[in-house]
Amino acid sequence: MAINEGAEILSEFSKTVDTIRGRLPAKLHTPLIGIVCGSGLSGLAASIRDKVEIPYDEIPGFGRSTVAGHGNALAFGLLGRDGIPVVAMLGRFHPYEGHPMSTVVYPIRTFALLGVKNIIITNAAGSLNPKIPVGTIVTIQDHLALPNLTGHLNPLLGPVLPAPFDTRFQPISTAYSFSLRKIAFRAAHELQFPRSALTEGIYAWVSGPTYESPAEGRFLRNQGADVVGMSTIPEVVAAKHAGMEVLVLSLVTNMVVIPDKYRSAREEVDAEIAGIPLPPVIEEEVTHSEVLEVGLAKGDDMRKLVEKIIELLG
Ligand SMILES: O=P(O)(O)O[C@H]1O[C@H](CO)[C@@H](O)[C@H]1O
Ligand code: HPA
Repeated sequence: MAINEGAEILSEFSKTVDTIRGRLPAKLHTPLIGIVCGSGLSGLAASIRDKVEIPYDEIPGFGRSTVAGHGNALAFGLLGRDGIPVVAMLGRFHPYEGHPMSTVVYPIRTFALLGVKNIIITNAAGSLNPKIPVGTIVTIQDHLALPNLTGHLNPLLGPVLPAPFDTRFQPISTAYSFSLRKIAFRAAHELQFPRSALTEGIYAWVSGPTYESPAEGRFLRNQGADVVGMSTIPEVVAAKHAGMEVLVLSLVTNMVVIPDKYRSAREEVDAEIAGIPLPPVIEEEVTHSEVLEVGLAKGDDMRKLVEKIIELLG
């Protein structure tokens, strides 16, 4: 590995930043807040004013999202009463699409170099906790990242990047900003959301693109996770490494752990032989369309929450 590889990577980013700023009026050159829209949640950017959208394929270094419910542009503009400059990713890159980790986190590093200080990362997630139903928004307080621990998908693998990026051995014990998490709950209170609409919990990151088997869901639940998804954590790690304050909001779109979900083939055959009538069993499978439908139905709550958080931050 060349000794100056990190510096070379940084010079690629300066092309990206120059291209972006070349497309924006001066008042949008330095967004203070970054937003990442999860599956079905690109409506979060709906109330951005004086909006300028830049397609990903016109930005050097950016990939292209191939997932339904993800747009392919950055939206810059002003949000909230005080007109705070923001930038939103209308869709994200997931490792399961085949993107290298450097591409997955490229927009996050670009945000940092543009001046973003606070980032609000959203996603759609499955619930592992029977007490957290579909439609709940979860403020993430910590994570369980099996792909990071096994060493294959940590976004910090590779050369050390020069400043403003942090060291190689990045602590992430404080990655989920406590003050931003408090602001999220204050915002929900001001919006008069019912108490159950926003809760807190732990996100388990899996690589996907398969959804979890029931046993995998129970495994993650037994390890203390509340929701599960296939994104977000690489972005959190890269954002923390770039010095940003991070808030993650997960929208629960489906239940993964459903108690008593297992059918026993042996018991059913025994019952049939004994002539005991059995109740009909409906076997359920989660689909991405269902995930997107919940995003559509509840996306407006998420949008209001994000806007109120930004207002309180300003
Ligand atoms: O995390 P986001 O991008 O919101 O999307 C979630 O929805 C998809 C599965 O339906 C997966 O990509 C999962 O991570
Ligand atoms: N598992 C993983 N990712 C997801 C899910 C799920 O059940 N729902 C939405 N994203």
